[in-house]
Amino acid sequence: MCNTDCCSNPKGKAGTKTAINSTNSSDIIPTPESLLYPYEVIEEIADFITKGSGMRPKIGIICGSGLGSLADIIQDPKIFEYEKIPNFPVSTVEGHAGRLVVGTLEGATVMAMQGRFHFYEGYPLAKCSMPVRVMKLCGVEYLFATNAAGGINPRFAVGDIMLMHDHVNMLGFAGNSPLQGPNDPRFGPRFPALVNSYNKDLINKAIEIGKAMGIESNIHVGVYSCLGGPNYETIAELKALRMMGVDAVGMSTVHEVITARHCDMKVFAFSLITNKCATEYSDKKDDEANHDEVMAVAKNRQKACCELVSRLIREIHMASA
Ligand SMILES: O=P(O)(O)O[C@@H]1C[C@H](O)[C@@H](CO)O1
Ligand SMILES: Nc1nc2[nH]cnc2c(=O)[nH]1
Repeated sequence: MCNTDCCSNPKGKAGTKTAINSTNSSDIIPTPESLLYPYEVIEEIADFITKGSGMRPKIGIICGSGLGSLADIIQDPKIFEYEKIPNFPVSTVEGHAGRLVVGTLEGATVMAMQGRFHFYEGYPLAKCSMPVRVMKLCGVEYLFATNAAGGINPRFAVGDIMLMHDHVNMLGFAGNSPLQGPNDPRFGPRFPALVNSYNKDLINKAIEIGKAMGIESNIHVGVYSCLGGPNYETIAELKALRMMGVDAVGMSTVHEVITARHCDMKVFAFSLITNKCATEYSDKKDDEANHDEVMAVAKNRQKACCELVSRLIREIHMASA
């Protein structure tokens, strides 16, 4: 005798037409995160930040692993420790400080997450990308998402920057999405389109900026994929990703971009290539990715990343002034 709801609930009798076609709200199992972060809660967090900072930022930045210095260059910063923001999760990963920095950069009002939330920390995807909705309700129009990633494209070298022009959502292939659960149309539509997610004008401007900085040979345009982590990939997985057209692999960003596009933000994203992924079997210990190396490379390249971001923000600001 089965005691589960599907059998004991007469409305949900398995195999009946009623069960299959029913749209009764009692048949919907809301994910816990969609209950935790309804519109009103996101609005409360956004109010806390806009009132506390006295600003309505236009650009949101998410700092990748070891790239926290992107927030250190913000002028007149108002700093909000995550643990002091109501209903905010805490950062648990080394290289992710856990604070929100609001201020100005190149004349534009910005807010930066110095520390993001990852699926492997045990947070559901909607919670990982909840701050993107907070940004939206704070007034943010542009999302700049950055990450540290392993380079699968053999042309990529450690320290290169890959401007994301598309992604392969491996967690989505497995049936997981930050948009799962009831949709609130105040954020966006039930079925958002994701072609053209990465703003072409911003990619082109970043390429021009790379040229002006003299680093054009270190700048690529490519496809990122997010896996669940926290383990790095096997050779067979890396080979499979390469065959799918993936150029760089990481453990973040995709769900943030989906959430940003759902609420109609313009997105610019890049990966700092912190390690080269082996796609052939060998005994070399060098082939093994590790977080210390990821952090060290990010620290080495933070100046270039900061300059790229600052110059791009200046262009956005000048164009809207
Ligand atoms: O937050 P990001 O995506 O930059 O961090 C990457 C993925 C893991 O968190 C970590 C692995 O070294 O770096
Ligand atoms: N999944 C994944 N994430 C990374 N972050 C930095 N390097 C890597 C990598 O090689 N794989």
